[in-house]
Amino acid sequence: MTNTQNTKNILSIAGSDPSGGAGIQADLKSIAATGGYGMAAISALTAQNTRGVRSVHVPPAGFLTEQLNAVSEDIAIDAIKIGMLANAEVINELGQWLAGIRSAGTGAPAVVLDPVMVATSGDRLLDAESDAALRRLFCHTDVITPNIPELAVLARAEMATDWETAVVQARGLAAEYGVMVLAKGGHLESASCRDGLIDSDGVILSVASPRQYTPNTHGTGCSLSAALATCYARTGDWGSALLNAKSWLAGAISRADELSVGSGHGPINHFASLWDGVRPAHPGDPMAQWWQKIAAIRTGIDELDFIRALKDGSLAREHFEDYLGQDALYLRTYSQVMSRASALAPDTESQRFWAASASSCLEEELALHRGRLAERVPEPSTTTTAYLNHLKASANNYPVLIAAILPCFWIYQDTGSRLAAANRQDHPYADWLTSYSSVEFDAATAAAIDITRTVHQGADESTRTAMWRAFEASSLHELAFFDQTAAPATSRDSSAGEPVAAG
Ligand SMILES: Nc1ncnc2c1ncn2[C@@H]1O[C@H](COP(=O)(O)OP(=O)(O)OP(=O)(O)O)[C@@H](O)[C@H]1O
Ligand SMILES: Cc1ncc(COP(=O)(O)O)c(N)n1
Repeated sequence: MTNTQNTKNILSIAGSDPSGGAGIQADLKSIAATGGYGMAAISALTAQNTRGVRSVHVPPAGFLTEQLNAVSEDIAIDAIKIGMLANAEVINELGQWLAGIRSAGTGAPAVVLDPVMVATSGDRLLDAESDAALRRLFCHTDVITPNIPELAVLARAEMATDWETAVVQARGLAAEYGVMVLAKGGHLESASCRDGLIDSDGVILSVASPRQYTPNTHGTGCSLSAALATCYARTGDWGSALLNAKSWLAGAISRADELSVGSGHGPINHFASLWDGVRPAHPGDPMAQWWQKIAAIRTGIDELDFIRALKDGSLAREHFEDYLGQDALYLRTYSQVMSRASALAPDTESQRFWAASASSCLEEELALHRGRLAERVPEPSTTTTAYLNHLKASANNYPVLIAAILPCFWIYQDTGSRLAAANRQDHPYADWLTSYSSVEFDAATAAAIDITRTVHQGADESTRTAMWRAFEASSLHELAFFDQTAAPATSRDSSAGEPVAAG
């Protein structure tokens, strides 16, 4: 059966975690969060919570096949994610079903296998005698996603303590079984968490995100593999799928502590970015109200030809460079007004935040622009000048100044998260899209909102009104700024962007 629609149907074959953080529950959330329609066939039931697994019940293996047949005889499956399998009988039953469905050739679903052996809590989820059966399943899969301990078991080696060793083990495994291996660095002791897609020739693509220091990482492996299957079904490219899945996962882990689920290893925040758009952080939160009041401006930005063309990669290179030139000019003054905010800030924390933001704005952003623009910085347009004049006019009043500064953070972060979701390995502006969707930028935006909220709370009514006006005016300037570059669709210049996070 073939799916002729644009929406993709993703089947999770995994165990149930009633606390909702791992297993099919995590898979369904991850599939939905990354844009797929989720289905689930349950291989085992666990009684577990964030503190550990109490017991496991495995229904008769034949009943898994009944579930799988019921789904596949009615619904076109675009990709499959496999998680906990409990024992060899279940694995063998699944192997037979997979062999049948994969023999269909064209239109056969892609398969991502997360070889779940031991839970974060240390409890076994696959019995010790099932090793050989699990290995026999590899020939029915496209990608396997072992963590560092699982990789060592499968590679029959000592546990890797560095990334290079993990790559060697993954490469050996890929050669032995003719599959791609997604090696995951979550269990290494490095400051960043690197994951790499590896085949028998070596690393196809690797991507890193900053390590989050949180106990709430229950189900990260389940979530990543389900997101990878979904993103592959949507893009048809494993490299793009990894970039998109990892970018989404990094955001979900960075926002895990906003949930309050259990006292052990809590879940990640699968829908954090969706919830930002649909509900205020606190009912009556003035920042959420401001955000709501500029909804039409935000929609206007999303619908601009420039944004659409930037998103799908059809933006002409000269128009992209026009935009970068104006942006470089803008950022130079934007950095100055943030330094001014630092000078006016009433407390050390805010002073530090604005100074650090001014500095990284100058260093990182201008370096990116100058590298691409090769020092060709143009004259400011009237649109850019108008925006900068508005910022400078606010520079004597701290509350009004930070309200004027905020939209550049917030709108860029929000727009950037959607642009990043459309990113793919061969996107001509891939590195640009990636740079505006980082965990660090998300955190800086959240901090800028928090500072502005606190100042707003302590302000009198007329200052609050002036703050809102400054925020709204900057939001309109943002719209005009994005709209100033003409953006008719052209042929794609795929040499324009460097690959993201390769190697
Ligand atoms: N503390 C962290 N901060 C950021 N990313 C992390 C962190 N821990 C894990 N990751 C990421 O989460 C994904 C899962 O990695 P990990 O190596 O932990 O797999 P796992 O052990 O199978 O996961 P699980 O915790 O579900 O068992 C990878 O993309 C990894 O880079
Ligand atoms: C049903 C089920 N599947 C997978 C895991 C692994 O997830 P984690 O390693 O995060 O505990 C789990 N705990 N439960």
